[in-house]
Amino acid sequence: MSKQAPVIAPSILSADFARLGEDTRKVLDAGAQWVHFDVMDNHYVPNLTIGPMVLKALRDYGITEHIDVHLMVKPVDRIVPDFAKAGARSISFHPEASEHVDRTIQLIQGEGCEAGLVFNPATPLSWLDFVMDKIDMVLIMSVNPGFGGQKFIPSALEKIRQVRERIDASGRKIRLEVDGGVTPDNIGAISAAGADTFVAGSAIFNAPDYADVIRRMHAAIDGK
Ligand SMILES: O=C(CO)[C@@H](O)[C@H](O)COP(=O)(O)O
Ligand SMILES: [Fe+2]
Repeated sequence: MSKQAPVIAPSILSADFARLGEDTRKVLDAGAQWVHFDVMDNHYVPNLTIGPMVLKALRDYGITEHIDVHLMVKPVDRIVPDFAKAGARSISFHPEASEHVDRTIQLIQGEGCEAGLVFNPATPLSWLDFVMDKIDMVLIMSVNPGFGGQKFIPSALEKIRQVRERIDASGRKIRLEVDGGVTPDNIGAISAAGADTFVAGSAIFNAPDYADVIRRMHAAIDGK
């Protein structure tokens, strides 16, 4: 199974929180496919962000596109149903933050969402060994989780290549998402390494013209 159709998922961690609905609409209208929703708990990671009520508010505002929830919380399981009910389409979690990884995957899928497993820069890919037949997405962190605006860690490229091989060998339809320090300058190399789903926060929301930066990202993904 080869790569899925490319998706750009702006991380709304870098959006204008005072006008979140409006800014989210704007970035989708500018050509983004998904919304990446970073949930931080000041426990698993040293920052505190947004929860299911904010996701529901975006749905109520009229955002109907795919909302991709990235849980940086510990414990994981008790908050999963709340995000599903609020309108999440995919929910990814860090295996170190779950007591029972297989059970958490089943919980997410049982709630009607796609399940993703997230790998910090130093987390080994062996967590994939017995769940390749179940997961819908692998998310490779190219920064340490907790903050937007950090620099891409180059060793992530080799990790992406290894995950691409494992996905292709599985024969299953599994997305390979990359998160952290993604810019129009490095997204071509990230795509060439095997990623098909690209999270970008500061590179998009700090740009004066969202459509222009998303267009340049898609061109670089296509090797132009
Ligand atoms: O999950 C995280 C950080 O923990 C990310 O989703 C960041 O929010 C991406 O922001 P940039 O690195 O693109 O600014
Ligand atoms: Fe994220």
